[in-house]
Amino acid sequence: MTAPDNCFKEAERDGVYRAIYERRDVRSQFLPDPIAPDVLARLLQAAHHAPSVGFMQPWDFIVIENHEIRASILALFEQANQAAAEHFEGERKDLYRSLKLQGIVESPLNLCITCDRSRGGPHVLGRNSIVETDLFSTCLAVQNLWLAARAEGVGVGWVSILDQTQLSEALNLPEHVYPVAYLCLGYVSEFLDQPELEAKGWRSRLPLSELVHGDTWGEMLINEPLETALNEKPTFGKNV
Ligand SMILES: Cc1cc2c(cc1C)N(C[C@H](O)[C@H](O)[C@H](O)COP(=O)(O)O)c1[nH]c(=O)[nH]c(=O)c1N2
Repeated sequence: MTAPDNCFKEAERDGVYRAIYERRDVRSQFLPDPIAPDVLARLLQAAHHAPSVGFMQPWDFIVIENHEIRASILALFEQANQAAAEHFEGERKDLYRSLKLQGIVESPLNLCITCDRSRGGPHVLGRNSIVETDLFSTCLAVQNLWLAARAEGVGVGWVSILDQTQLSEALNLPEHVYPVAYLCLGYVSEFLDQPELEAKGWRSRLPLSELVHGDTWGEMLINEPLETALNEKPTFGKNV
């Protein structure tokens, strides 16, 4: 089948897939160089153009440059991370402890993307049955920013090893505002070829063909051409 007229040109398509495959969660490779305001504005615009339930646009963006606030968030991380390590034992615990899981003070900028759960009033189109759709929408804003950042050569790291109540207090969030993503942003020495957790032996990418089901959960896919295609490596980016 030929591609429709409204599809992207090949180089443009490659660019989209390249951003997807070469986006990385960054924590160890941050450089201190500041992100220029026009670049940061483009990233925030990309986030603001994410889809959202009922066009709710529930996000706000807290740009955190203040060193004292960042030091206090790092202290929250250290506390939560120590507790998290206790869930593992033996070699797994040692490996967990050796992982670097944040770049809060090394990165030049932190950004908290929040979800205002009251935005748009009590009846947001599309949100009456599944109330979490506001949170899902905010996650899409995060991903838009993450992909745009990769295209700009800016690394992003998501830090979720934080107590949500303490984080909300540290950032002065009102009751109805949920801190969805605490992110570290900055230029990087390199983007790794594969997820850092994979490189460090924590966990590998699962085979996609095992995750695609036919008709209902757990059923084999009976579409053989699709199954064959799923087993092929992606043909854009670094294929990892
Ligand atoms: C919701 C959520 C929360 C977190 C993450 C991601 C997401 C989506 N990730 C990053 C995560 O470890 C990473 O995405 C995977 O390991 C895959 O690697 P790449 O993102 O492909 O490089 C992450 N990484 C980290 O070092 N500390 C963290 O607290 C978190 N938290």
